[in-house]
Amino acid sequence: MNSFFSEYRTRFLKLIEQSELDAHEREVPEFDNPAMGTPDTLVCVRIRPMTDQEKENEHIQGVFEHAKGVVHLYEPRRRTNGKPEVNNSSFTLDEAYGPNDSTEDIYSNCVSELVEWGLQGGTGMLIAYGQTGSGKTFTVTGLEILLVEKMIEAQVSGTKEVRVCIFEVSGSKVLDLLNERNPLAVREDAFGTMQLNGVLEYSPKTSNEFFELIDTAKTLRTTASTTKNDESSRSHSICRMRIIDKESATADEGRIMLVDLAGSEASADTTQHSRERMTETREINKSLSVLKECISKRAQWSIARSEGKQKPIHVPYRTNKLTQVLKSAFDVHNTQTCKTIVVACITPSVLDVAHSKNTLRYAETLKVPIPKAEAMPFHEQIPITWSNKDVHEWILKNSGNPNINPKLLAPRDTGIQLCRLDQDEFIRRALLTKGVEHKQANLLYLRLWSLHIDSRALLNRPGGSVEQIKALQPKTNEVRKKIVKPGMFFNIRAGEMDQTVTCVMAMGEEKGGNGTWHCAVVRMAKDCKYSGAHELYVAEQVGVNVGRLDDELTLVYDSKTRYYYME
Ligand SMILES: Nc1ncnc2c1ncn2[C@@H]1O[C@H](COP(=O)(O)OP(=O)(O)OP(=O)(O)O)[C@@H](O)[C@H]1O
Repeated sequence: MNSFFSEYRTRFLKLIEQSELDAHEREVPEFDNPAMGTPDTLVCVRIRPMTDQEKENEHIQGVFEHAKGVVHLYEPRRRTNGKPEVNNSSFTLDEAYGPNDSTEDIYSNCVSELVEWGLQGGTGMLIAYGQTGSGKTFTVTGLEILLVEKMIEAQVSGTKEVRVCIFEVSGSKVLDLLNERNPLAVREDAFGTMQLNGVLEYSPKTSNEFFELIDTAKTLRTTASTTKNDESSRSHSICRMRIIDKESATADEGRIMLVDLAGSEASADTTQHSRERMTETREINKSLSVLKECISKRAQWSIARSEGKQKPIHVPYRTNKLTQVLKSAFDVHNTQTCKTIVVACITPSVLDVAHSKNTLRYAETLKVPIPKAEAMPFHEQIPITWSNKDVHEWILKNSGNPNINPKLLAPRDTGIQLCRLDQDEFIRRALLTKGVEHKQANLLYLRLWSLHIDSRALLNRPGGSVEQIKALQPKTNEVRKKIVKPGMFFNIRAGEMDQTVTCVMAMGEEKGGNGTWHCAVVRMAKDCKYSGAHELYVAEQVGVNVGRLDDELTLVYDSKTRYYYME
């Protein structure tokens, strides 16, 4: 094609100019972008400017960005009669950046959000994908510099601490780029989080300290020559920042991951290289394909879920190191919300259009909604399903005498957060309650842990699925709905109402069938000479969901004293 292109260069230039003019005329100024509407995933395309070498070789521009994330591509072709023609195609992503758009434009339009997201305890991920030499490293490094400035600013003025590690995934190896390419083991912890065992994390205090880390990592990254780019990166590089709230051990840890994927070379580009190099390319393409498969499985799962189906879908993230370390972005069991930005990098040259189309096709498949994980339904045997209120109730029931004050042990902690506390911190907090001894505090810690371990066995996997937990519910709300009848008395869960309320009497179900019952409260009779006497406050009614009504009680009305008594 190169000699054919050179022969008809001027003709191709004219054909493309004319097609672009027509495209602009056809363009409707305001139209709905079909790619919009998935706030958790944003897929952009960036077309880099021509390099000096491309200009020297008189390449012509065959890729153009249009409004609303549209990209037009023109591919030179030879007709059967030997004449030149261009094949038009277009793709629509969320945003399209052209050769004149700067990295600052991309940062301010979309990436700056990731900083806020990370600072508030979410997970933000930026992925640069594309053919070798398409500008991935240029884009990620530029965004990294802008992002770092903001991070350091937030760290200096607030209570946050940023911990950074940079590593590369090269075939089946994960190597620490801040520690002489030390090999790292990837392990899944009890919560299903992928941990990098042995990784060195730094807490840079200034932007310059941060940039030094980025430079160190850059020089250590595996590079080897390719036909496309002399400085080509042959590994996936990941910069992970953990944002920790120094004042609250229990606040969710924020995470930002910047992923510079290895070039997606086609086999044609590798024909001049060694067997080792070809194997490396195959490995890279395999990992990119598993990444795509994981994301597409996640999409299938999300579609099935939105349709109310509970089809089990296997996301094959374990098959590859890259997908293992990026698991949180497409894991259907992730309880933390995640925002993902994908920048598909392409070159402007008409001779690379076939590659660019592959990149854009790949980008389109990544454009899937990543819904927030459904809240886990409460189960008393599964600590990771407990709300802060449930945690308090469990502490009161299980901490012995004197009761450990739940507000001191778990001020805002959910069950997951309580399980995450290490033993020393758990005991330190428990000992804040006067009269509590080390042995008692330790016993409660062990009790929580044995429950947590048993619940993992119950669920057959670290986090379990919402469906699995629902299936384990001893009494579903549907069953309860049948049990509850007006006039029945029920215990209510501790912490649900003020402590003077002994129990409630079901009065009637709210309209709409959402399982909420109007209940009148029952209290011990005040200043009353009859022991065990209770009063029913019919005028004081509360809405209680059937799931929150505990065991049924029998209260008998005594017409002589005009009080209720428990049987
Ligand atoms: N937006 C841009 N503006 C100016 N120059 C750019 C831009 N994007 C890329 N370049 C230049 O293009 C060349 C290739 O870019 P880069 O090394 O980032 O590609 P890459 O996709 O990371 O390649 P590889 O996969 O081989 O690592 C570099 O010389 C880079 O400086």
